[in-house]
Amino acid sequence: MKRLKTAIDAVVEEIAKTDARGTPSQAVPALAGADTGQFGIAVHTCEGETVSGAAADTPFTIQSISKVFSLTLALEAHGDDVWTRVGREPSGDPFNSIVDLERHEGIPRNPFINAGALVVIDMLLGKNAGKASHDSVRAFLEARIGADAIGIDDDVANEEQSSGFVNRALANLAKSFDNLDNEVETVMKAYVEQCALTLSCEGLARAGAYLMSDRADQHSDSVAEARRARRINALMLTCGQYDGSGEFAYRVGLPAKSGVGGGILAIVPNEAAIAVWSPGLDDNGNSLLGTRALELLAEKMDWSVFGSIERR
Ligand SMILES: NC(=O)CC[C@H](N)C(=O)O
Repeated sequence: MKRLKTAIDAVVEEIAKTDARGTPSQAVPALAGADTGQFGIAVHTCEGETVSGAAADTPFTIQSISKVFSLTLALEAHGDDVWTRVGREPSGDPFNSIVDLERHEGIPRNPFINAGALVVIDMLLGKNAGKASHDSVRAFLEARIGADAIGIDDDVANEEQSSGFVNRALANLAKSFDNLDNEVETVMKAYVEQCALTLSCEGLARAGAYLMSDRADQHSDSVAEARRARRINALMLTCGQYDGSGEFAYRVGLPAKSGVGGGILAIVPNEAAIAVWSPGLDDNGNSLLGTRALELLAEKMDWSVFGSIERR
């Protein structure tokens, strides 16, 4: 634990000295003016401890990180049937790209691009819109970290609801190919609300702990759950940072999922769940400093899904 705390402190120090800070998401006015000097980091270990640094308790909208939680719920509810409606391949396109959806006749390339998340949410809503999916994602998070650790940013939700023309276009195109059961507006509402849920780094690291699939974690005690976590990690590694997934795997070497709010959840299987946050984004919409912090931390802790250097 001491090594982890020392590593986190060193990362915080290096990040504070970094000049390049990226640009906040310009798509949502409530995010556009965010201070790119903000940075937080928290690590939840398989021993059940949370070690953190800088603004680790500042809440931010989880945005596309919510796609990991809705996919988990969809896999729990529908098993492999999920894969009849959404693919498992990196898209090589921006997160809100529409071209590929037409080429693949309404089947999104993966569950972490917007088109894929909209179809996953449609599955969660079920035929004839039952429970709103952000309720399910929220309940899923509450069961893990308690209701007090979760909020919703109404400004972000309202702005994305009124300006979500591309997301509506994606949902309409999926529907035209018969890959959306519910009304576009019903799916949109659930989508923007799950994106606008707020967590701090400390909350996010604890919420993602089930993906470590460590038996010591009370939420991962079944083999089915551990197997599911492994597969979600595979998708996070290949598709979690959109068109930056290859570069991220090369630099950081861990499965991770980003959101345009500046958060990233990364998993070290059997060891830790890491959450970082800084609102400045790179060209692919991934947190610039968040990525850098993960790269530094992984190197200091010798964490990589591609093997260890120290123990060789
Ligand atoms: N990459 C993201 O976090 C995208 C989520 C954002 N709410 C959108 O739909 O555009």
